[in-house]
Amino acid sequence: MFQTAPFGSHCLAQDGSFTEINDMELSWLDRQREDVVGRTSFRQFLTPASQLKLDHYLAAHQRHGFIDLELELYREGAEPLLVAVSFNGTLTDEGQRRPGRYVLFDLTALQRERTIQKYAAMSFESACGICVTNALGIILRVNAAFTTLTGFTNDEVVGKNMAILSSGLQSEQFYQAMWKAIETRGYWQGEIRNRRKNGHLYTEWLSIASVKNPEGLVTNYVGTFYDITAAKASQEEMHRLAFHDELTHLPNRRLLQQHMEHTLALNSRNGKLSALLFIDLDHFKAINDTRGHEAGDLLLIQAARRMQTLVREGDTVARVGGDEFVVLLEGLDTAMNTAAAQAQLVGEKLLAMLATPYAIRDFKFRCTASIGIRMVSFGDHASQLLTHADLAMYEAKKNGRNSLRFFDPTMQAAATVRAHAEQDLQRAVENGEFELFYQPQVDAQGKMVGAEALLRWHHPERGLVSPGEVIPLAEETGLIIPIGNWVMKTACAQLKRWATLPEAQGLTMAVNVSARQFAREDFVNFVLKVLEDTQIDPTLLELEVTESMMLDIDTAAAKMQALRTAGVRFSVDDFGTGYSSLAHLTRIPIAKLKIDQSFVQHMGDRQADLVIVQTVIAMAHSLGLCVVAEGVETPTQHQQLLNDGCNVFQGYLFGRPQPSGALERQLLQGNPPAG
Ligand SMILES: Nc1nc2c(ncn2[C@@H]2O[C@@H]3COP(=O)(O)O[C@H]4[C@@H](O)[C@H](n5cnc6c(=O)[nH]c(N)nc65)O[C@@H]4COP(=O)(O)O[C@H]3[C@H]2O)c(=O)[nH]1
Repeated sequence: MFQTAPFGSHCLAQDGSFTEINDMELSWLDRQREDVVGRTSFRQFLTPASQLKLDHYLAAHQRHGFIDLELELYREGAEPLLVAVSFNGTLTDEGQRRPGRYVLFDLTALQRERTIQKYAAMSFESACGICVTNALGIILRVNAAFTTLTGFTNDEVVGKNMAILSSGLQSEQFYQAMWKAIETRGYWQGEIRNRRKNGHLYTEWLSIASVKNPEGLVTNYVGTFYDITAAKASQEEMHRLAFHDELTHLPNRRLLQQHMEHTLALNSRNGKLSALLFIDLDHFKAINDTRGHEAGDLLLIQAARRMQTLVREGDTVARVGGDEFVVLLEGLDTAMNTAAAQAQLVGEKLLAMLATPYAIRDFKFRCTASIGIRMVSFGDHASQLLTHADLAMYEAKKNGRNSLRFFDPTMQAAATVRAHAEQDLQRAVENGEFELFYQPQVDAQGKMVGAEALLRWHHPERGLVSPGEVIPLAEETGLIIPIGNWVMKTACAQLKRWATLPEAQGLTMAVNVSARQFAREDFVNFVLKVLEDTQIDPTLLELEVTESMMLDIDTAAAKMQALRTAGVRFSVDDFGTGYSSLAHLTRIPIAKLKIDQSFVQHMGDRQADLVIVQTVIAMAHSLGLCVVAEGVETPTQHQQLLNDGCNVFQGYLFGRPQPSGALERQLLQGNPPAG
């Protein structure tokens, strides 16, 4: 009977060797009977830990005749097998165990069950809140994390319905859908707002699973949840930061992009049109530069609020750059003409609203805007819309600012050409493709007294390119800064060289300064640094500024005064073409006025131009300023200017702009060089 029993069984001799072993035990040991019986002892087939355990047990319980132990059988190439070993023999008078039968039971299944229970117990006390209810939702048991998360102890909730935790914030439909999912799929999971014992609301991630008996009837529900309130708050904050502008709290470019895509999808369904308005504040930089960034920030916030109050609820106002905003108007008419008129109306209102003065601290600022409008219709791509609206805005700026323009496709072509030119210029800066030419300036006696440094670009394909083309592009792209800095350094290096040539002693050097260069905060320091590096006589350096740079007269005057103190002189270029007020001229430390060549060239045939030239000379003299006439081409012009008292002359009559070497050679031959 033992031979084929479904459990292990063996008998041992006094020395512990097998005298008998059944089939089941042999199969556990993976041995043949003849290899075992009489040849090996039971102890030999135990794992080292179980051998020790058995030894200890026998030593302690020698007096009893029975053994009841869990031991592990060692099996080569396999997991040890846990068995329960029982022996209920009798002892001899000498206390020896009589030979008897050992019975062994395989405990693998039991061991598995124990492990599961161990982990179940461990996970029940995990960081997750757990709540077990019966089929009616009455709480049977909760874990410690449940108490930590909800504030309710086991005793407080056991026997109560799990609705005790409900915040009342979820709708009836929500719970219906939840229970339906549990019924049909056996589980539900999602985000839910519940109330702690202290009344505080919290957000949890809840999973509810039903437990069924073998007949398929629900016996229990197990709810597991963890508190995601903090994680959600930081997620929401991250979302806000990722999709909104910090300063104005308006949607940023990324969120705008999403809104545009949504609008496009909506338009294709309802046939309505939309419009994208790209808004750039005019001369905003000047406020930043003159009143500081904080004032600039306050102005941006006010401008943002103004725009928000003007548009309708469903429209979007976004901030997409420093002083750049976008308004997306939704649900306009289905007819393009009417929709465009609606967009124009909003655009004009925005212009008017933005142009009213801003009160920032004790100051009042005026800051108009330029607007580009791109109508949005079926089939448009979100990626293009912004670029097009931006281009239209750029046209509005060129148009004199404080105005709006609609996008049309020709703008795109012009922009492409411009982009190429920009790349070209960038390369020129990197490759050092520039050179300075110098045009002589002579006094009333015809003696060369100075020169004006004029930029030339040696374009690898187009040859020499004039600054009339380079400067405006460089101004727009910001490349004027590296170019202007290079001009300043090169012109000063040339002055330094002239200081070593006897025939060039005392020659002044006029250098054009661009508005953007002059507006930079570090402009004064930059010039001072060049003076220090080159060690030239600062009084020989003459910076040519234009009337348009004097708009913010206080800042301009302060910068000029700082350089004047260092010895540098200033002249006002193209005088008469801008709108300088005389009052302005008296506030800035200038030494010279340059009469624009357009007046000089027409003073022979246009009486008005002659009067302007004469008035400017008289006015300059009354202010104690020296007058330079530009673009003098003919002896008649020269004579007329001499008669009117002009002090210095520049033009093709006396010499064209030329490379330094050519000018120096002419100087050596005796000046002035003939034009
Ligand atoms: N028709 C005629 N033109 C004459 C005569 N004499 C001189 N010119 C030209 O008149 C311009 C005088 O320079 P600008 O008024 O300062 O006007 C300059 C100046 O505003 C700007 N510019 C030139 N170089 C620089 C520079 O390094 N930096 C900056 N910011 N602007 C520069 O570009 C403008 C044009 O420079 P250019 O093409 O070199 O043109 C120069 C010069 O070549 C003449 O008798 N007849």
